[in-house]
Amino acid sequence: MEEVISVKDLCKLYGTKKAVNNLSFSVKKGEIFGIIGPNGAGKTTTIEIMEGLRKKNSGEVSVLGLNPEKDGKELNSRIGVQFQATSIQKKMKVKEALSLFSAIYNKKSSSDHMLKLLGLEEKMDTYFDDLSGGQKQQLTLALATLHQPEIVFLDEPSMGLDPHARREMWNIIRALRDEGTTIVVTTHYMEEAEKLCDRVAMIYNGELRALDEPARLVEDVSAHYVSFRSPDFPLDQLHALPGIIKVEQDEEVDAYKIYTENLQETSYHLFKNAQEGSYHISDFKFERGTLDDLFVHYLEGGQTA
Ligand SMILES: Nc1ncnc2c1ncn2[C@@H]1O[C@H](COP(=O)(O)OP(=O)(O)OP(=O)(O)O)[C@@H](O)[C@H]1O
Repeated sequence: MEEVISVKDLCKLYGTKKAVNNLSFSVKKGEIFGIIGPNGAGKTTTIEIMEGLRKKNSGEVSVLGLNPEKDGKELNSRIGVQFQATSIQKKMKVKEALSLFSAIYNKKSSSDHMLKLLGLEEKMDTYFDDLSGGQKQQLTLALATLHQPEIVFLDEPSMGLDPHARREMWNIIRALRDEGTTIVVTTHYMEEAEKLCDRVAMIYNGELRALDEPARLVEDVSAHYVSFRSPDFPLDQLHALPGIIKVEQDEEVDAYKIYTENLQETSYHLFKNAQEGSYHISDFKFERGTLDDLFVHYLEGGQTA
């Protein structure tokens, strides 16, 4: 698939602090590419360098074949950047914001389709301040995409939204992707990365820790486990089960999570031991790992991609 963004050995220093450290990745045309990581990982710095809003110290960044530091004018007409809702005046009506941004982009508004998609048509005369949190985010997304950009950059697009509004936002972003737009999105919600993104780059301390499709990342660390409750299963026997990687215990509720290389074999021996020792097991479940588990795994392990 065609590559629309290439980042190679990117470094950014603030004073002596390395906010981005030798970061390399590429983004393919038409994908939703997530940049994930905890607070302070370097997500915003990275996205702002790609947008041409911040200067790098070293490395190479190419966006649509352009250099964001030198080709800002052409780049701005081909990319969309979602501004923070706080940058819009409270007493500006939806239609005024739309016509202002249309004028900035020098395009007769091609917004009808987008407004329909966003359900903002009935809100044209509403003041920005009177929109709900979800509608405000939707409007900033509409403003970022008025000029039908080839790539849209979204920095924490569902920050502060309730689960319903967040899902609506995901649907809109997916619809944009399905129309051929490439989306680069930062998030620290692992669920968002897992459900929304086609591929994710996980960064920590400015360094790349993992890069792949979310499902493959989760597969790779074999972050699979079984959970159950037992008031009397001996802990030393749990640790001795074949294939066991890690045992987590919540003593207050007699709950266990056991991580294993082989779910089936470990579970077989768990039940066999329970039968032989007359131990009691309830609420047994096979669980699939999530990006949250992966996150902890990488941060604890400190592996690099
Ligand atoms: N203008 C600045 N001057 C000095 N340090 C900065 C500046 N901007 C960011 N930093 C620092 O650089 C590091 C990376 O910040 P950045 O905002 O890129 O991270 P982030 O992953 O987007 O974090 P968050 O999720 O909290 O927004 C942090 O340690 C931050 O404190």
